[in-house]
Amino acid sequence: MTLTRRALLRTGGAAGLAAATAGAGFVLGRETDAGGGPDHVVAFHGPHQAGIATAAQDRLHFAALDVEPGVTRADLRDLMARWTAASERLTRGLDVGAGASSAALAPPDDTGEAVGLSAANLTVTFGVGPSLFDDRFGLAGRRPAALGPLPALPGDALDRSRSDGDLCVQACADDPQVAFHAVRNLARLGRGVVTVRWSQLGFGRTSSTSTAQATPRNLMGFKDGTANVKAEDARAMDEAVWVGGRPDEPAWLRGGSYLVARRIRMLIEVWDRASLGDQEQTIGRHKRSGAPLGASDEFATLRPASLPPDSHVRLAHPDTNRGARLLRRGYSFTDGLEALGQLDAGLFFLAYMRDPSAFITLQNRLGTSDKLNEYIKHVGSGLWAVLPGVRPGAVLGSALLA
Ligand SMILES: C=CC1=C(C)c2cc3[nH]c(cc4nc(cc5[nH]c(cc1n2)c(C)c5CCC(=O)O)C(CCC(=O)O)=C4C)c(C)c3C=C
Ligand SMILES: [Fe+2]
Repeated sequence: MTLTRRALLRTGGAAGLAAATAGAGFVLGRETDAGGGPDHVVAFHGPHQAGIATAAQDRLHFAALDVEPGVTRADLRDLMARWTAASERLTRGLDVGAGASSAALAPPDDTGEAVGLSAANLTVTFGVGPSLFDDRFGLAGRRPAALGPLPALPGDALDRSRSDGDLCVQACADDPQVAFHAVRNLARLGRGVVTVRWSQLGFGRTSSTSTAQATPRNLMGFKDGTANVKAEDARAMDEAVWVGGRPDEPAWLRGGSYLVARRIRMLIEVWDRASLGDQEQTIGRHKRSGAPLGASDEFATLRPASLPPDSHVRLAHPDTNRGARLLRRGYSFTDGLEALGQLDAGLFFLAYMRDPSAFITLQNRLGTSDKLNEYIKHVGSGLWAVLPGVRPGAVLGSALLA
């Protein structure tokens, strides 16, 4: 039996916990392989952080955070220790610290809205932004050459209040309240050290990261993620996603990755007036099947030269971009209506890569020539180095912050 929040409730809180764990065969949150198991727990520990190669869940809560004035590198190390311990518990379906009923005369350690919910395959993934390597923490000498602010890119219409951040945390789960709860409690643990700069909720994954997953659809109604880098392709993961041992790759980041986030608004009212033929010519794939234009199987080999020159997949294909590949892990979002009464909805594009130059190469091409630009607007942006994973007992980011 695995003790999730629900099981803990059934067994009657702390007393039940002691009784239950005393019995043979009981474990606190059985850890499973990348896809999560019957108990909906994705392993937190490992050479890479979970939430990259692990199967993409359905919901997202993403936050970018800034470090408060006066904070020291030692304070950051303490925060990472608190975040590591809390994340390890949250991903097993347990409350933070002593829980949601920890003390009658003080605010409880945990905010409580996930009590009774399963771990829901929660993953929490942490990154550090270029601004963390300024003169505040003595980290300038450790900044990887690849971790600068993203250059201005064609088509940028960026809102700076929805861009960048010293740190980021990506929480993904199959229950929106579990993802929300994770970020809320991590931000709470960081009070006095960090503040949330901006955040984004996402519903509905827009890519598959495993061959075992069906390809989902984005808000334009197209299958998205068909040609994604998948976790089963170990060679592609090593070549295109994980930071390795090249001389320009710092040791503290080995086993980590880089994350680009782009809040991309879809001009949905315009898209909805385009004919099916126009929509398919824009993407370069058929809408219903997801197959390349002219084919009927979603996974048929895509021949870029046979597609319209300004179609999205032709321009995004590795053959058009000196082999550049990304692991896409984005989510659909909606935040109601914008000032002019149009839907504020689209794709919260998240992509992991071994080198940010892969995204820069792609977006320079797409931003200049993609027919999809008639229907989208990049309004938020960020780049972070995503820390390597940790062994049990170790603290995330300790090699960087030592
Ligand atoms: C800079 C990288 C990319 C951005 C930004 C981007 C935005 C974006 N994409 C879609 C919809 C689809 N994209 C598809 C494929 C695809 N997209 C990128 C990169 C970016 N997309 C790549 C590398 C690829 C794969 C190309 C290939 O190798 O064939 C597809 C087709 C299905 C699939 O393979 O995933 C769709 C659909 C939207 C709507 C969007 C911005 C809102
Ligand atoms: Fe795309």
